[in-house]
Amino acid sequence: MPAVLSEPLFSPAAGAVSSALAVEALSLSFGGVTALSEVSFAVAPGEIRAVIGPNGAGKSSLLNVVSGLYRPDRGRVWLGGHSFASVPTDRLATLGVSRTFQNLALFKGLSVLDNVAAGLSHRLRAGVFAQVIGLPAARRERAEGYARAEELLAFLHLDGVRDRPAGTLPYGMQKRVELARALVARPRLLLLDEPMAGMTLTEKRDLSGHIRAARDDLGTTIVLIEHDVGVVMGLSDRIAVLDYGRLIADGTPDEIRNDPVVIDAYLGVAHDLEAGEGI
Ligand SMILES: Nc1ncnc2c1ncn2[C@@H]1O[C@H](COP(=O)(O)OP(=O)(O)OP(=O)(O)O)[C@@H](O)[C@H]1O
Repeated sequence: MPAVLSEPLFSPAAGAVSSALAVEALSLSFGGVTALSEVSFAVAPGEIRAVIGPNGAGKSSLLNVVSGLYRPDRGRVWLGGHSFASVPTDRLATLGVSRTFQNLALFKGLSVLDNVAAGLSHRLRAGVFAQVIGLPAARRERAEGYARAEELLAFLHLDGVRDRPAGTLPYGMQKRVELARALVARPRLLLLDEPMAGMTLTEKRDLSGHIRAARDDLGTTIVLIEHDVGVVMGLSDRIAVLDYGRLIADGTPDEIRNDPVVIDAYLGVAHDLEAGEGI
């Protein structure tokens, strides 16, 4: 079981304790390949933070370390004031963290409502047996869960399709159902792995609006990996840029857009980006 330190044994990255998320000197390699090298940055509560970088830069590795799927070789992850050498995946929900994956992971044959309610399954206090035989406490818990799922459906304008099998919806809407499922437990921190991949421009605009609403109306801090720089520039408060596993920049969209190191490593010539604020 990884140690949870309530008081730091060393000087943490600036603001780590009060951050929604901070990573401190994270390093990770696979054999001879360096995926992350001394990566440190902090995400303030209520921020929308993008992590960008070329293919193989270490974005997924970072998300996997933060959500406990990978254990870093060195460094620490700070979540809600607790610091971890290795994040305990089984406690993510308790720590107020939720994540989505790049590939759709819905129960395609189940209704949209059931899919969203499934985002609360870890919270059921009554055991599976009590759920199955329908004891009163289990029934009440289930009803509360479904009421919350309905609220989320209304919030994300999915109430019109609540009874449809999730697999029959257009792709963009399925991604919105995933967002609803990730939000139903009201996480403090939501990690999104390439949420817009494979979407049309209209679908990207829609999902950007819903992500922004989650931050504005539910107060969720959001960290997303995204390849579409236009989406990132329009949606994020701050952007962290990785290249070959190193953090090469961390700033506002304007700062990133004009950073010569970022332009060199990732963005290409500066004027390519000038239209990149649309979404
Ligand atoms: N499980 C793994 N086993 C071996 N090497 C890995 C593993 N995961 C990542 N890597 C390597 O670590 C480096 C960083 O990969 P990572 O997937 O984190 O980058 P990325 O920025 O997410 O790339 P992409 O944009 O293509 O998804 C790459 O060289 C990759 O090949």
